[in-house]
Amino acid sequence: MDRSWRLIWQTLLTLLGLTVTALACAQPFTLARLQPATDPAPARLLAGDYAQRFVPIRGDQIHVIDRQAHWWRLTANQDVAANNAPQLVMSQPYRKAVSVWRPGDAEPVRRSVHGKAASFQHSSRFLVFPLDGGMRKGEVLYLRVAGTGLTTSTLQIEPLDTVHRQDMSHVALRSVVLTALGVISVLAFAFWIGLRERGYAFLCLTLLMQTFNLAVEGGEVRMISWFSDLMPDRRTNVVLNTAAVLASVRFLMFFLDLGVTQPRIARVLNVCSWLLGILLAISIFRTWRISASFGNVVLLVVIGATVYASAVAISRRQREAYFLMLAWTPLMAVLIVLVGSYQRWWPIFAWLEYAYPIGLVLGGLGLLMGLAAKLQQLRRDHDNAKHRATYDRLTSVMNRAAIEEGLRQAISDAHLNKRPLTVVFFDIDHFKRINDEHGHSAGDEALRTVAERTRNRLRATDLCGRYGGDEILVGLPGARLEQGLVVAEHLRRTISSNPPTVHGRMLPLSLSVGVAELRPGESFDQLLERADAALYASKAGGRDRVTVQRAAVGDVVI
Ligand SMILES: Nc1nc2c(ncn2[C@@H]2O[C@H](COP(=O)(O)OP(=O)(O)OP(=O)(O)O)[C@@H](O)[C@H]2O)c(=O)[nH]1
Repeated sequence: MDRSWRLIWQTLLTLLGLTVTALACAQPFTLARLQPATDPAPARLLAGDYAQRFVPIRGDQIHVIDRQAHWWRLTANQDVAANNAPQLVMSQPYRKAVSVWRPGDAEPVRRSVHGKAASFQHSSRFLVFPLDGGMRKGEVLYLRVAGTGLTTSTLQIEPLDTVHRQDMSHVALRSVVLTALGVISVLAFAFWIGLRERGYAFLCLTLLMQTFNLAVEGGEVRMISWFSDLMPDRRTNVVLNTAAVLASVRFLMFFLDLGVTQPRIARVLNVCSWLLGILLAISIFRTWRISASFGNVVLLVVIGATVYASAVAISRRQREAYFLMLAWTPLMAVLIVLVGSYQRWWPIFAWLEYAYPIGLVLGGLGLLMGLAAKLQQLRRDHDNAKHRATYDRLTSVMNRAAIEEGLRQAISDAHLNKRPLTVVFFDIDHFKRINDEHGHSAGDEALRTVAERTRNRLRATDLCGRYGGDEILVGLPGARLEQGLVVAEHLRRTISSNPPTVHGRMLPLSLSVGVAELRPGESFDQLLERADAALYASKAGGRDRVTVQRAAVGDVVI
């Protein structure tokens, strides 16, 4: 058993060795790095003074770990033919200023994404150096890499056609992603204007800042003359990132309703918001090295508080937290892979360059949908609350406050438009007896039936509400006294001739009704007083009847 394992192991190692050798041979150049890192005069370096100090490195990657200038030497392993217009291409060039020297050149070719050395012949994805005349095996190039871009760049030698094709794909993809982010930001802005919900404004700001940051870092802003001076330097970076984090903190607090659901976390995030606000205000004018570190510390607290708040919200089954998880999880996963790549825990995967902005687009969309769902829920809650505040729970007609308010409004409209209005006010006769003899639930059922039949008899513009225990008040805008009398008589007859059946037993019900028409200049209270007097007259006259109030109070005509 032992022997066979050893055999397998040896075979694997041999295969690995062969692959590494094959890859090494396939690589058209080898790289060496000047160590210890110094920045000598190029003339001396080109003259070969430092030849012994270049230490070979494996692979084709240039990894910058500090902010000082570093030198690399590239040696061709094979002839590079001149006929395909070969180009030396450096990926992830953001914030790097690179000069390429060929022995014998008086001046290097300088390239950077931004500034004077920017080349507009190519997209901002690569720095491209033409290798005119190709390279012969053993020929060397020297690269001086300066700047603050602490990312790993890969070097390749590609024909010009391939570089152009990659440029086109890069521009197409970035355009789609940045446009999508811009569109989602504009949508969020439009929702904010339309719905006046500040959550949309915070989301819009977060996405705008992130989009702008991406375009500054990725180099797209160099195409817009207004912003062409805007370099991804420390100040721009701190300002844009701080603004983005501040907006996203405010958005999260709104989205998860932390002020109400988790006040302690809300307090922590409020303090963070203040700190970020102060940092932002100062950074607009000036930044120090500590500015970014300070921002990062606050950011860590914000991330910790947000993760905690989201976990609590999920454990409480708060619906928005699921949207948050859905929106941010892919983005967080990409960030982790990115950080791992920068830390060289694993290789820099090509797709990573686009994964973050695409993750941002999906995250933005997810949050927009989450916000829409949250607002829909808020609206539903609001409608329910309004319904509860307006309608009587037992009978489903308006409650006293709502019918009063509705009638006051209808009366003022009637006066304004010189239109008639009549009220019908009724009370169930001997309702106490119904309760006593048939039980309270039968009484409830009787009340429900009377209210339902009343509502069914009315037009959509009429008003109907429960004014007291067994009193119902009806407003008929546009109706004269005669029309009101017809409605009242119809209601009275429907109830007395067709009493409701509750729990299999017929309830002998009748109504005493009062009807009054609005007089010029009359108030709600005066009109109701006259209708009440008519109702009282019906009771006094023996119940189960309608009384019409034509003259002043006390002057009742039956
Ligand atoms: N079942 C039920 N009864 C109610 C409700 N609200 C009030 N009541 C009862 O309705 C009765 C109202 O009685 P009144 O209108 O004062 O007197 P009445 O027995 O109807 O006699 P008259 O009005 O003089 O014909 C009282 O017994 C209340 O307890 C309710 O929501 N459900």
